[in-house]
Amino acid sequence: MKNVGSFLKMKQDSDPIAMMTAYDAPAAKAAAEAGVDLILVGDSAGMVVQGYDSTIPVTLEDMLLHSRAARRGAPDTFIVTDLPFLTYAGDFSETLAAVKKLLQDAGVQAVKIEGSGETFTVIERLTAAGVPVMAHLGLTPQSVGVLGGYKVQGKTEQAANQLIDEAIEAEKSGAFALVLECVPWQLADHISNILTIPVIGIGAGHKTDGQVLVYHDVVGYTDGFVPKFVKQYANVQSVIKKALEGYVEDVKSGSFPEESHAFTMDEETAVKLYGGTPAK
Ligand SMILES: Nc1nc(=O)c2c([nH]1)NC[C@@H]1CN(c3ccc(C(=O)N[C@@H](CCC(=O)O)C(=O)O)cc3)CN21
Ligand SMILES: CC(C)C(=O)C(=O)O
Ligand SMILES: [Mg+2]
Repeated sequence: MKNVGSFLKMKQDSDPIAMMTAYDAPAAKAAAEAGVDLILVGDSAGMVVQGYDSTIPVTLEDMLLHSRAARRGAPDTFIVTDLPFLTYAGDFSETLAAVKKLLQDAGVQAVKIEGSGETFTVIERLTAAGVPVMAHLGLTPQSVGVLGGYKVQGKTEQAANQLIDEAIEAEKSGAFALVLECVPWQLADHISNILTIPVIGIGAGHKTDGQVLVYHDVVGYTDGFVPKFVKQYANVQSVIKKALEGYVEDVKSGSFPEESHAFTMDEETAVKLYGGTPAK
């Protein structure tokens, strides 16, 4: 299994890091088999599989369920799990209890936490306790209420400079990698160059040390809005829709199930009990 050292070496070797989210066993298995370097059990699960319109309602129990499932699907892949909203903003012993469950019970390797300021203290304390932590700056979806929507961050000179300071502080706090979300590519390029730790971008252009996308966006398993930074490599939603319509049509018309889908008993028993085999 890869480890935090592998990702640092990939950056040093200019070997791009491919990260993808997964929330269940088959997706994690597919991601691992496709060769992703690490899996993110993201709290985007709340939006893409739980039907919420933000990541705010996602709980630790949800993340544990998704993490355990991903772990079973990809037993040999490095997994990082998002700490959900308000599990790292207050009492540190609560944060420790959450991280303990994720690492010991669900068996993931690391956690990701969003934001700056007090978040850096949390990164420091977790790292000191032996927990690999991934930082997340730029558009931090758990702060959607404060940011006033999902908007590109770091566009002005002042905002860009602040983000640079935060990225440096994230590295100093001991984070092993940084996710940069929805920032101008020039700023992401600059931050990737000045940091030693790998910078993994989403909506941050082509110059970061790695990329992350949401599994459902990559395979086109979403209905509706697709962010500008997403590249859809398939349209699984339309395939699924066709399959489901075909099933309903076949049931309604009587063309499913066919004989090949049915179970039978001995001809002799059938004749004795029911007087022969039905015509179909
Ligand atoms: N399916 C999915 N994909 C994601 O990448 C994702 C989630 N869900 N949920 C959690 C967060 C939220 N994310 C989002 C959601 C919306 C935008 C968005 O509306 N972006 C605008 C930019 C608007 C601007 O120009 O400021 C866009 O047009 O892409 C961006 C990131 C990224 N994450
Ligand atoms: C979009 C990525 C970085 C994330 O945090 C998530 O999927 O929850
Ligand atoms: Mg997230």
